[in-house]
Amino acid sequence: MPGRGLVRVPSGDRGLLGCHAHVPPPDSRDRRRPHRGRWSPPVAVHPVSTSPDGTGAADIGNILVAELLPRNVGRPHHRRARPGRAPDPPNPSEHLDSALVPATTPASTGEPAVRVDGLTKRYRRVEAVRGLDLVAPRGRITALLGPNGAGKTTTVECCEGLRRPDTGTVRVLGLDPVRDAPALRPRVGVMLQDGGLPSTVPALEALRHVSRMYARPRDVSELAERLGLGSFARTPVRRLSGGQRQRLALATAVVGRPTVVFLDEPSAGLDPQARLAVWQLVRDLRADGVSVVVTTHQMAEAEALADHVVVVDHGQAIASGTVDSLVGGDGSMHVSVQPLAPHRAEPADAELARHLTDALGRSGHEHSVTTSSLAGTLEVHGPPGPELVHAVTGWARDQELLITSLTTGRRTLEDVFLDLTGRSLR
Ligand SMILES: Nc1ncnc2c1ncn2[C@@H]1O[C@H](COP(=O)(O)OP(=O)(O)OP(=O)(O)O)[C@@H](O)[C@H]1O
Repeated sequence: MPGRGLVRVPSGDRGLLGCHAHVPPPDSRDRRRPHRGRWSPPVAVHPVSTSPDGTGAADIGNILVAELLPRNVGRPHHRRARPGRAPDPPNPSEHLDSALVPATTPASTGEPAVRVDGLTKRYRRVEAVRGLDLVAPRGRITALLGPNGAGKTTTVECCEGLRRPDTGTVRVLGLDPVRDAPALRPRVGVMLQDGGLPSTVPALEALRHVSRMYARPRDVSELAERLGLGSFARTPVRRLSGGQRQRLALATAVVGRPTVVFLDEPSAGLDPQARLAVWQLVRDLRADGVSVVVTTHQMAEAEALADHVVVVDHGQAIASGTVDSLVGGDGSMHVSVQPLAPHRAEPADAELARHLTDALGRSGHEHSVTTSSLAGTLEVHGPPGPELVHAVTGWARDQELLITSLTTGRRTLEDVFLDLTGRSLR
């Protein structure tokens, strides 16, 4: 912002400075950020190193610009079942049989909790799952993360034995979920909504009913208290709200002390308190050695819970790993630019990325630059620091490019998810 002063103004957010400056308005051709009046970009900063006196005061040279922005058992009615979407026949025996099945199975202990290889599943014209591979380690929480229609539920239904794969193999605790259903049933928890529960029976009674099917059920009163079922314990299942059903569904999935639990969007529609209670229960399951497979769209849920994330899109697993490995441990910078001079043609992002990589190389930075799925935005890979920010803003100035957004720091899972799956609405 040549020739303009930086004005510190109080800001409600710690580390946020107001930078009121008459920067040229974004070009009207900007597809991302239509200009409305004067433009006063706030700058968020945080100290790279704090002062030795411990006051937290930082030398201005050590300030890193962090952001610069212009203004289980149940089979009959799986909760995801939709009209016209009945589980595949033939069904193995009903879940009531599970109490008769020994709690131990011959599964080899070296097997992951779930292993899926080359799974395909087609519904008439829709190829819902297309060669999906997946491993869910034992005793860990695995999140299947993907946009609507990605094939998560179909995959999980194949793991639960509710659907037969067209091709590929599915193993749960080393066993085939369809062929070995009787052996697996007492060891696998599936989150139901109201399916399989008598609709006129009060919620707590329904949970007790399910618990009696197991040899060593959890303490129903304790579980009900943990999930806050008390307030609607006497309400018939059919009168429960969506969130209450969700909590009852989770309780029925875990009441039999399963070894593996499949939870399809466990906190969808829950209020924040209930969501935290559900998350805590899921963590406690892990602490007890239970393997949990969760499907979710919620990045916060995956970040809060998952030891292992599998990103599913278009019926395939397109990325997997820990949250840290997916977001990249050492940080990155995103910078969005647009030509300052209106007459200048907008350069292609790939050209800009090459150009910035070269410019950074000349100034001693080894960072690589790639394009991002967001038009006009470049991603600078590697640890960000004040010198790098300086080099990037200097490059933009020399190129007569206006930086419309600059963020440094750890990417979020949402950034990674959107980069992998795109930003367009399905
Ligand atoms: N019974 C069915 N008949 C026809 N198509 C189906 C059926 N079930 C699912 N599909 C289709 O298969 C694809 C994958 O659906 P699936 O429910 O597995 O995805 P998902 O990732 O769980 O989606 P969401 O997050 O929206 O629940 C979608 O295109 C969906 O419309």
